Amino acid sequence: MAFRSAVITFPGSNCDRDMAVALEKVSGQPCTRVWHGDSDLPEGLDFIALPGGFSYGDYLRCGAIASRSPVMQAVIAAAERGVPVLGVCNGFQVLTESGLLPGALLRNATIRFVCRDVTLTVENATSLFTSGYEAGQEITIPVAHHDGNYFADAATLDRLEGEGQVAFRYKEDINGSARSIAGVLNARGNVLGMMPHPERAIEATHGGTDGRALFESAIKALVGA
Ligand SMILES: NC(=O)CC[C@H](N)C(=O)O
Repeated sequence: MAFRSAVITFPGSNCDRDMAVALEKVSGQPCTRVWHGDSDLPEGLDFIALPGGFSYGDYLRCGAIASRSPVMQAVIAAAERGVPVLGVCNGFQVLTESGLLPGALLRNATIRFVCRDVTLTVENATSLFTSGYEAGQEITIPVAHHDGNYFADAATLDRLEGEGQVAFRYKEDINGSARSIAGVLNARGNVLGMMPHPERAIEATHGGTDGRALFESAIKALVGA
């Protein structure tokens, strides 16, 4: 069955091509590229990805200006209809700035850009993005960011943990994130934001393939194995 995915490109995105290639390699189907200034998305999308990068040069706050792009109205409407939306790194920042996910991404506690492989623990292995992993599984995925320090108030953090909305945690503290949170789901489970880059870990030449199961999970959930 067809898997219709789209990747949004903002001015300053730099992982949009990698994300499209990952979706195409894992699904075997073409991925549509959508410009931020478009008001409409292609009809009948199964999956929308907001990529990493430095949209609008990270001015104001990372993801803040991109979240006001014309296309984001269509992305928000699609998410509200239940279409899966994945935001990676700058894409995660756009999701929190859009209100599609709770919390905010603050400057790393070290005040340094962190660019390295990190070990994550899979906290929720039942979502459409994570069903290909085991709960508690440790996976290695690269990070590259300066504003990855996840913040939310204590009540929100308790709710996220209680409702299984924490998808991934860092095994060690790399950026000061509250409760070591690396990836968050919305309450409905169709929106995932994460700072690590699964699209940079889908084939052996990347140095690891632990990101592949995320795309496989979503494709399997949406169109079958
Ligand atoms: N790789 C990325 O998407 C980086 C996001 C953002 N520019 C930051 O540094 O936090």
